[in-house]
Amino acid sequence: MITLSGIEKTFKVAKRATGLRHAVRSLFYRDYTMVEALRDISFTIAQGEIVGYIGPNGAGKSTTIKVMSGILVPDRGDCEIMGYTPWKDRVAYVRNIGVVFGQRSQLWWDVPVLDSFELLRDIYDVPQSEYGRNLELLVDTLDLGDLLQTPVRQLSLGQRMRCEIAASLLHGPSLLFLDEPTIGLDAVSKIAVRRFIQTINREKGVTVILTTHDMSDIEALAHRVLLIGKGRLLYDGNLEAMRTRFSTDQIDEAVVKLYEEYELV
Ligand SMILES: Nc1ncnc2c1ncn2[C@@H]1O[C@H](COP(=O)(O)OP(=O)(O)OP(=O)(O)O)[C@@H](O)[C@H]1O
Repeated sequence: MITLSGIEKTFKVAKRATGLRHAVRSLFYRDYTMVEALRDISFTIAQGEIVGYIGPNGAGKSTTIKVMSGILVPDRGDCEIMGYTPWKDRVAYVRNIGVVFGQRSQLWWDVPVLDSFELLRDIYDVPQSEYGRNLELLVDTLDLGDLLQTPVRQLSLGQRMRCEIAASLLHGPSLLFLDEPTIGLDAVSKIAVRRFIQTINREKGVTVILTTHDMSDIEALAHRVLLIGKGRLLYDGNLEAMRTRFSTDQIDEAVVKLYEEYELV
């Protein structure tokens, strides 16, 4: 379903000058540094998998998700997802994917949740009957009944996250990118979100790529993890193999050992 091969992305970042002399100089001369966010990233993911995409801060996780969702164009490499090149066939491609960035909202802040959902239905051009079926299922399984008429700005973080996840699935995508979907959630909301991810994967066969720093999310959901550090893919395998390799039951500990092995901490 997903094939990435040799994906590279470098950002050119202007250096910030400190001190008056340097600040004045920077008006005329700009110094840049190059940040190699992704270096030769290659992997394949089969339909129906739940894959945990993990790595320390600044490792390149969000950049990969942005490339795979068509938001960013890589400098080099190929990416084929369901027969599309995400950044080339963006309009057709996005009908097949759902994206949730835990730190950003795709809902309109001041209007009731249901109005945002209907706007998304129009944007994705979802037929009314399909929209009705999807909405009913999402309201039921994510327990959104009481939230639909509430403006987004009045929702708690956990309530908003459930609405964000519903919003990403209204058009019935078969691939879901979740970038830190449980960030800041309490235990009850976290478990509700996890159960929902398991349900849509099991019952609808939705493939899920999950980025998180919460190893208990990974343990609960992902059979396979991809570990990225400093833009390179360092590990691709299942959690059991990772535990055995580092002789620990604690997945957090295994991750730290892996980081140490690659001198990432
Ligand atoms: N638009 C951008 N412009 C310049 N540099 C960027 C940009 N986006 C990301 N970077 C840099 O690329 C590197 C990878 O960033 P990315 O956001 O992909 O990391 P991440 O693994 O998602 O990190 P975190 O866990 O902290 O969210 C970082 O060094 C970051 O500063």
